[in-house]
Amino acid sequence: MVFMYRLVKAKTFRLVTSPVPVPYISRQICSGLLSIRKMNGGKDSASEDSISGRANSTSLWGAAIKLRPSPDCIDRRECRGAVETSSNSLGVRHGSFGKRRSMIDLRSEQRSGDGNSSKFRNKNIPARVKRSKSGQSYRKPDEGANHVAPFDICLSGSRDSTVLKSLQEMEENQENVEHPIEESGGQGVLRPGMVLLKRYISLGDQIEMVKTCREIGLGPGGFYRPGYKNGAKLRLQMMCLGLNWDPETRKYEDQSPADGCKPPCIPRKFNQLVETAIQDAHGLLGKDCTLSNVEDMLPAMSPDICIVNFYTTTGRLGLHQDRDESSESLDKGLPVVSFSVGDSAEFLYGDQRDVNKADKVVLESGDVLIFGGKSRHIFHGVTSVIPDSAPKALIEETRLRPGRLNLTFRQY
Ligand SMILES: O=C(O)CCC(=O)C(=O)O
Ligand SMILES: [Fe+2]
Repeated sequence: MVFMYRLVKAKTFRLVTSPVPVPYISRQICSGLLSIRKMNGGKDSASEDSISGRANSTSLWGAAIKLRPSPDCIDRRECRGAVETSSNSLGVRHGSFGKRRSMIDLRSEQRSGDGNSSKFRNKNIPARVKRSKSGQSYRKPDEGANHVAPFDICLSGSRDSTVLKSLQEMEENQENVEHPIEESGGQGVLRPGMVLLKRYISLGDQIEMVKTCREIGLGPGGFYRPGYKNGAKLRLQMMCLGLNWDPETRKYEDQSPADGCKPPCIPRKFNQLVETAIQDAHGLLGKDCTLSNVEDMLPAMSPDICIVNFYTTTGRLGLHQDRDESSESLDKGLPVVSFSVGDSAEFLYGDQRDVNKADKVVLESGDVLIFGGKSRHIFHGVTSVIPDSAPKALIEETRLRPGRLNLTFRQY
């Protein structure tokens, strides 16, 4: 209110053009980090009230309109606690998640860059999250807080469309397109309750997934580099959908520690793909005649959490257990479902936190790994990302940075 009052009282304002992307502006608006630069006798004098945005000069009322919570934030408030997101509200096109297609074209072209700054927001900012009457959370701006733009999982700049074949052509040219899952190598039941579906996600769906994660990741509650309690930073960028998981507290919350915004919702099509993958895993398990009920081995679940990690080529994740979900979920052995997109990674898993005793599997772009039931508490981690191993067509279509995108779905 005070801010709006100042807006109305001020005589002239100018919106300052900013090079940061619009989703970042939404994030800033959501975070309450608004500033209006007041014109003073033709000279700009920076003040605590300034709006910086990509918009060019506009009227006071234009500025006031910008002060409303972004549509993303409104959706987030409305879908809080639910797993249905409005992909339309995000302006995101979705393809047909759920098709089983093979994508084995390996990328040979070296991509550059190892990510932008990771000093993103977070722990320098005292948690002064407030809630408006409408229930929308926002963070009160703190003077001197070091805010940087969210991490962009894709490289900027336009791609050369003449180099690209149409997506249809690319898929037609792949080997093993539409092969049944049971025929491809390296997959199957890795141990009781742990199933690997190789190249399960179609190239088209991988592309849509990258684009969707990129778009959401640039907005409120988007990608940031989290830290542990001891101050060390994780070697990845993270964004949480549905509920936020904070590695520092090891708790789930309904707001991101990075910017105080509610976590974005999980796109419905992601959840559909998770459910289809679990059904197909049951299909594999069902081939074992000794199993009377595959759900005993691998229970079904409806995800309400998705942790999206992006590893640059130097990224990794130490051996750990996923055990911060509810005791009910853990006791039932509700599975973690993991999607890999981009560069391949070496994934370790075992019964102990000991890399020497762990088994290893390479997770490639399009692979889905499911671990539940007796494997729900396995130690697991990522030891390395294999450079230049992502499907070339995926990189050409999305300009995904060198590295790996991983989405893990859980039910709290
Ligand atoms: O990146 C992966 O494959 C694993 C990620 C993971 O274990 C986690 O987010 O808890
Ligand atoms: Fe994990």
